[in-house]
Amino acid sequence: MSTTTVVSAPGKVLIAGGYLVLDQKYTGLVISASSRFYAVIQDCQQPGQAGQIIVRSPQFIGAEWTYSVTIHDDGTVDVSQTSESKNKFVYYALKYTLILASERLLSVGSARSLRDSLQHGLDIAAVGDNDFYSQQAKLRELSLPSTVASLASITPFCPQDVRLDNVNKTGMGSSAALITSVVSALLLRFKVITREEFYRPDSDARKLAHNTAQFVHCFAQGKVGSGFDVSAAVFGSQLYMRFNPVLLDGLMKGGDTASRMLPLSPALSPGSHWDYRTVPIHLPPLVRLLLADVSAGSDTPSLASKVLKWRQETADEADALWAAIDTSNQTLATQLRHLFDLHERQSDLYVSAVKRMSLAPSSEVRGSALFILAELTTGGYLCPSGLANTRALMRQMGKAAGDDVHIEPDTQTELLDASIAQKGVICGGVPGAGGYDAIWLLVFEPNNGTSEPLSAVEKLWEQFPNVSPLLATESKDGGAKVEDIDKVPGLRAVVQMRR
Ligand SMILES: Nc1ncnc2c1ncn2[C@@H]1O[C@H](COP(=O)(O)OP(=O)(O)O)[C@@H](O)[C@H]1O
Ligand SMILES: C[C@@](O)(CCOP(=O)(O)OP(=O)(O)O)CC(=O)O
Repeated sequence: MSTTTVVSAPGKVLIAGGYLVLDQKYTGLVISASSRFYAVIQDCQQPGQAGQIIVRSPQFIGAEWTYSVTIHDDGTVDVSQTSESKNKFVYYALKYTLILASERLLSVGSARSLRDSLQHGLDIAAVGDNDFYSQQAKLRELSLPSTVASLASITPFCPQDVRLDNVNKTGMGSSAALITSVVSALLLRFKVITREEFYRPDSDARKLAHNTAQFVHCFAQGKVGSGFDVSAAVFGSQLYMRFNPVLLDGLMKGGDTASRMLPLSPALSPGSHWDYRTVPIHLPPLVRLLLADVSAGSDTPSLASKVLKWRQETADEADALWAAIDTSNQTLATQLRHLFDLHERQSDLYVSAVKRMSLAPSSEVRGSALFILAELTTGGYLCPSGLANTRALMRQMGKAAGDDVHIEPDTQTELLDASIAQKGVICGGVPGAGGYDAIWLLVFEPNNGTSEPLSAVEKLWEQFPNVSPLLATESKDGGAKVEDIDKVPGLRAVVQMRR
């Protein structure tokens, strides 16, 4: 029986540093979510499939794409899409990982191994945890209340009765997690990297997967973004400083024609030209990340180009505002670290303080309890009021950038203020670029999933139409990882599903 290669990669929430993270001077604070994307690679079951790759997303209607791979004697590789239906993200992930693999394997004298890996053809299933797509319609269909418990009870990798193009995404970064899982699984399958190397967070193998996924993601999107989503999918929660976008110029410029494309290996191999920085970070113990899917039904237009235009036109004003936002963002990161350290040093004290705080009315949380906790740490206290400050500054930036730049729209302000006023809620905001699609909160969770703050927030959100929690918490397992298909509930079943 042939082996199955499975790699998962987490979704993300940028809780601080939206827009600023596009500039190498600033960092973004990104939390990886427990919700993951899975790439499952097996040999094709039918005979006569040599050189064929089929990619399927069984959660969706009509989501199947086929490719034909030709490996020439000189090691060059052609990948052509043979299905009528196209998926750029999948196509470029396959194509550029195959080209890179061929270059790498050729250079170490094992050119045959790529052909060998494709001798039966490959079947790749790409599936995302339910959180990547809004489950509000599903919950209504099952007459279930909008709670974390309901979400935990529905079928994993729940089939969606729509085509992929029409699905309601939740903003967790499906394309970055998809590309990261597919690229990493292929590199492992083709033996360009080993499981042991990939396991290590700082290995060249993991960095190669990261660099390749960054390039593929940029190429598929047709632009070089900050890359925080791919970095979080590969390395887990972190403070992220972007790479210099110039380093991808050569590869981006060539367009999708093999003859104009530079060799990939020198550009994508780890080295000092990849000047991104990642500093791992974790939410403190007993602090839960809680996300809302705000399915307002409107597409959030891209705000980034407007914000960047404003920044260019009003350099001094913008610089001052960005510096203030950054100070506030760094303070949040420092506070999280202090609380983490406090737990390490004085865990009994920490646990009892969190218990008290999770029951305290929020004004008290803001006014005293957190203060006491933070007094015990060295860096003073700023978490909730600091975040309120960040929110105000981000709103100010939106207003300055234009009447239609709704980074924290009024409806979201109302939802956030009401949420943060609940017992035990520490702070919150609109993730990433802002807009109408989601909010994040940090709440105390003294008893692992059964805490009062969570149910209070769930009750509150019931009063807001189209607002429901997501299941995700922070990823306990860091970034991308190799999985056993039978240890992930529902994974084998969804992979075997044909629709
Ligand atoms: N399950 C899936 N299977 C295959 N491709 C997917 C899947 N989910 C998402 N994608 C790809 O990712 C694209 C969505 O990317 P994007 O609009 O950047 O959203 P996001 O913010 O979730 O990353 C889709 O158009 C599709 O090409
Ligand atoms: C503006 C940004 O800094 C943040 C965008 O964050 P989102 O979380 O909204 O990202 P998408 O998944 O691409 O929609 C752009 C960037 O960093 O690339």
